[in-house]
Amino acid sequence: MTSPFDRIRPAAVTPRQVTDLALAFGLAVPGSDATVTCVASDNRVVADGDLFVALPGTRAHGARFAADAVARGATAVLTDAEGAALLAGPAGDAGDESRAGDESRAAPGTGLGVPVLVAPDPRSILGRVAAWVVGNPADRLMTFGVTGTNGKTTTTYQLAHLLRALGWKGGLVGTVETRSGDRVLPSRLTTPEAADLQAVLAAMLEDEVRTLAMEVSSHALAQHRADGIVFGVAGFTNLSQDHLDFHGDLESYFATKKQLFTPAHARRGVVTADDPWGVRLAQESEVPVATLSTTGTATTTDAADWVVTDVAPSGTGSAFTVTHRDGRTLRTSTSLPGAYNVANAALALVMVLEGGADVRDVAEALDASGGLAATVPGRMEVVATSPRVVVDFAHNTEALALALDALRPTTAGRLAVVFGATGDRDPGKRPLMGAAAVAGADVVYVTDDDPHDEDPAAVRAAVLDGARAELVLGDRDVTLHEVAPREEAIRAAVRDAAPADTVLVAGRGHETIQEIAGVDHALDDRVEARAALAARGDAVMVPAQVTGKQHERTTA
Ligand SMILES: CC(=O)N[C@H]1[C@@H](OP(=O)(O)OP(=O)(O)OC[C@H]2O[C@@H](n3ccc(=O)[nH]c3=O)[C@H](O)[C@@H]2O)O[C@H](CO)[C@@H](O)[C@@H]1O[C@H](C)C(=O)N[C@@H](C)C(=O)N[C@H](CCC(=O)O)C(=O)O
Ligand SMILES: Nc1ncnc2c1ncn2[C@@H]1O[C@H](COP(=O)(O)OP(=O)(O)OP(=O)(O)O)[C@@H](O)[C@H]1O
Repeated sequence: MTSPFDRIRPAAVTPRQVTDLALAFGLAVPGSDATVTCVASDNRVVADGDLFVALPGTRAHGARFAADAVARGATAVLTDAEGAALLAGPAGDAGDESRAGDESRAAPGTGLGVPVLVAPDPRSILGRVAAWVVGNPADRLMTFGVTGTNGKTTTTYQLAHLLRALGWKGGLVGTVETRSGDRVLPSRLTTPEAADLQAVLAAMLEDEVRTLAMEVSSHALAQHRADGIVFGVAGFTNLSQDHLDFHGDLESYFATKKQLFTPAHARRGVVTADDPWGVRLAQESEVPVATLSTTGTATTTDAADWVVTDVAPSGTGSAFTVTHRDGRTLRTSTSLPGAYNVANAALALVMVLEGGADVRDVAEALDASGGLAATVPGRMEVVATSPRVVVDFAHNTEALALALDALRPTTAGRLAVVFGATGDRDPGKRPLMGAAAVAGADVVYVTDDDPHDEDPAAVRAAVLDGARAELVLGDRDVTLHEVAPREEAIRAAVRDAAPADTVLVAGRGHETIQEIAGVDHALDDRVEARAALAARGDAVMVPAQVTGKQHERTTA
């Protein structure tokens, strides 16, 4: 059983002098012979020899936890003026602003018993500091970073699959899990905090990992979490409205994503130019980029460096051809359904080719490994083939519509969907999701997602409003059910499905915790679906994937 504060860290790192660290980053030298071997920005993960970086936050200042960090073995602290003032106050937490004073000087004696470095904005140097302490591990890895609104996780798994097929031991960092060779840890964030990230990269070198496939979220770019890595190849999937609570507007969201395509973050890039944001990113990128067109849109296809053509059904997914304007070409397939999964697979493929891999080697590796055949936890994850039951992370209107579209061509019988909307977030999307479900499925089960602090019945009612409106407008024969709790809805959908039907359980993907009124409940759609399938007695199931986040079924 893992705890949220477990982390993958290097076993042996050469100690670095705190004095050298101060000199390297232009900070006041503390007059101490202390050394550090790794960095932590949360006291709960501190181990012996760590530099504890005390950051200001929205809920607390990290300096409040410095004493505990030292008790756990931290040998130095880096903080800002506010943190230094907190440390200099009575009992180490007085917060006397007047003592923060000159930011370029080391903090006065704090009673912590370890040197305290002070920087004006420690978050902005944390990535580079953490990298420096553990020996800049990213410089010794072949690194691929993926950003975009949708498709980061899937593309990253396809990258990892292809790199492994090429014979390179790989590491992976993203929403679902972090992998260093055989070590796997469930993720809390899509892109970890800089200190945790650099610790993982250093561990990867110890595990003889050669390549890194990593998701880079917009939050991470805004908060400098990926500083200290210059990706060999950065990739862009797409951009649509999301996270505006954090970024303010779409333009700022785009500007943040664009930072990945600057020399501080990447040497070169591959940009999927299927949407106008991709076209613009290719024009405004500060590093050389190759463009990729996957949808055959005339405006982008003519101008793109790489083009996807000849998409055809293949098994559960699609076969497709990728061709460069210089004539290099390769035909392969992805086992994941839907046009957007061709885009994700093609991006992964082109990133590896732009990273310098030979097209013949890649073709050979793909032939030997069944194409871009990564299975991605909770992304179009097939739990059973008869009836077909698929668990997907689609949790907004666009993704839900695309997921249903993707499954329709390979569904011989009826297509059912089980989904809900999240409480406390974006109420505007609830009726839209209801309408998208009725427009795309034949049987719709409206249920709960994460209600958070809202009344789940009220959230379902808003979804049902949109679903009923679409029922009236549309001319298809759709059956609409409201079933709660979610486990019961999954049970009903699986029980009522005919062998040729498909049941899409959408919205929670790999997640294993459902939050209701501040209480976490164990809930894994895959585990619930398996139990319901077993109860039927006639289902053809697919063996469970082992992922770090799965748990035993605890609900009735
Ligand atoms: C907006 C945002 O990103 N906030 C992150 C930020 O929180 P914060 O500034 O409020 O920090 P805080 O809780 O006040 O704590 C301040 C400092 O004290 C430390 N601390 C705090 C408590 C304690 O007991 N001990 C301790 O040392 C914290 O580690 C932190 O360094 O720093 C925290 C510590 O690392 C993060 O957990 C937190 O992520 C929150 C939970 C979050 O939900 N982030 C999401 C929005 C996010 O980053 N998402 C993207 C993916 C988006 C996508 O879907 O594409 C991601 O990369 O995951
Ligand atoms: N290229 C794409 N375009 C549009 N939708 C996509 C694309 N790839 C995946 N999706 C949809 O988005 C959902 C999330 O996919 P994935 O986890 O790969 O993206 P992500 O960028 O990592 O998202 P998140 O940050 O929310 O984890 C999938 O379950 C699927 O429904």
